[in-house]
Amino acid sequence: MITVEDVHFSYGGREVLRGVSLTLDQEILALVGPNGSGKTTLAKHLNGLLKPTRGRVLVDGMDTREHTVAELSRKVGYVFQNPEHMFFEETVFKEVAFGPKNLGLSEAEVEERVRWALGAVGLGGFEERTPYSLSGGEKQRLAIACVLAMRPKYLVLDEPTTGLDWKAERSVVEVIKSLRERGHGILLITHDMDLVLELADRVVLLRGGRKVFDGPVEDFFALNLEEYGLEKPEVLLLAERLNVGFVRTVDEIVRRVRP
Ligand SMILES: Nc1ncnc2c1ncn2[C@@H]1O[C@H](COP(=O)(O)OP(=O)(O)OP(=O)(O)O)[C@@H](O)[C@H]1O
Repeated sequence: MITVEDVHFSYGGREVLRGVSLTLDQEILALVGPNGSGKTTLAKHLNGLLKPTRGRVLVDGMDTREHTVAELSRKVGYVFQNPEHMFFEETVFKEVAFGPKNLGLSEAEVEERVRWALGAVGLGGFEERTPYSLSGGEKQRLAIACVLAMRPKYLVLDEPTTGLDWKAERSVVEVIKSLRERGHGILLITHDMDLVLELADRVVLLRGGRKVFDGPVEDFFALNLEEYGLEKPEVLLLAERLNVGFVRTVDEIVRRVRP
């Protein structure tokens, strides 16, 4: 489990996290909130990229202040927004192999991990392509594969579907679902409320560096979201009109109105 305990953080003299606590277990936790509310800053605390000015973060009991990013990255993989800036190898294979090689694994083990990670994100057969030649959705999946090859227990995904077309978004969503099924804990940063509805088990809402909500996805969508500048998914507006209770999909609505 990852435990964030009363974390404060300042850039220069400006405090942008003001006492945030949360836990992440084997689940999809959506981290939402307006621009500038501190989501990315908080997420960077999970693998030690940032260390709290006050409070602490424990990753399976390891205090992030006492461990390097390299050590913590074995447990917590971080997929950045706009991952194309991350790629520097000539081929997809080498790109994914980079992390496991640095772990000092044998060539056979590295190869096994690369094949597994590329398969997991549906990029088997792309090994010899240049990362730059991939489409936006393929780049996003390559970034996830690079992190998966390190076999981290937890993953932070920062806006993983932003800018993707429908088909590319669907394949990234399927990857995220399969990661949860494999028992990973996932922190998903997103502004997309449809994605939250589809994927999240739990939601944490930040505003002005403070946590203003932490609970099951159903309770989150019962909030007055407009107050936080967030829009309720249409599926839920329709479910409310039809008085069928909380649903995640149109199919569920149909089943409830026509039993
Ligand atoms: N490197 C930095 N130096 C100084 N201030 C920063 C830095 N990074 C972020 N900030 C500030 O910290 C606050 C929180 O930023 P952060 O990126 O964590 O918010 P966010 O919720 O992820 O926003 P968004 O939804 O726009 O991605 C913002 O006011 C931002 O301007």
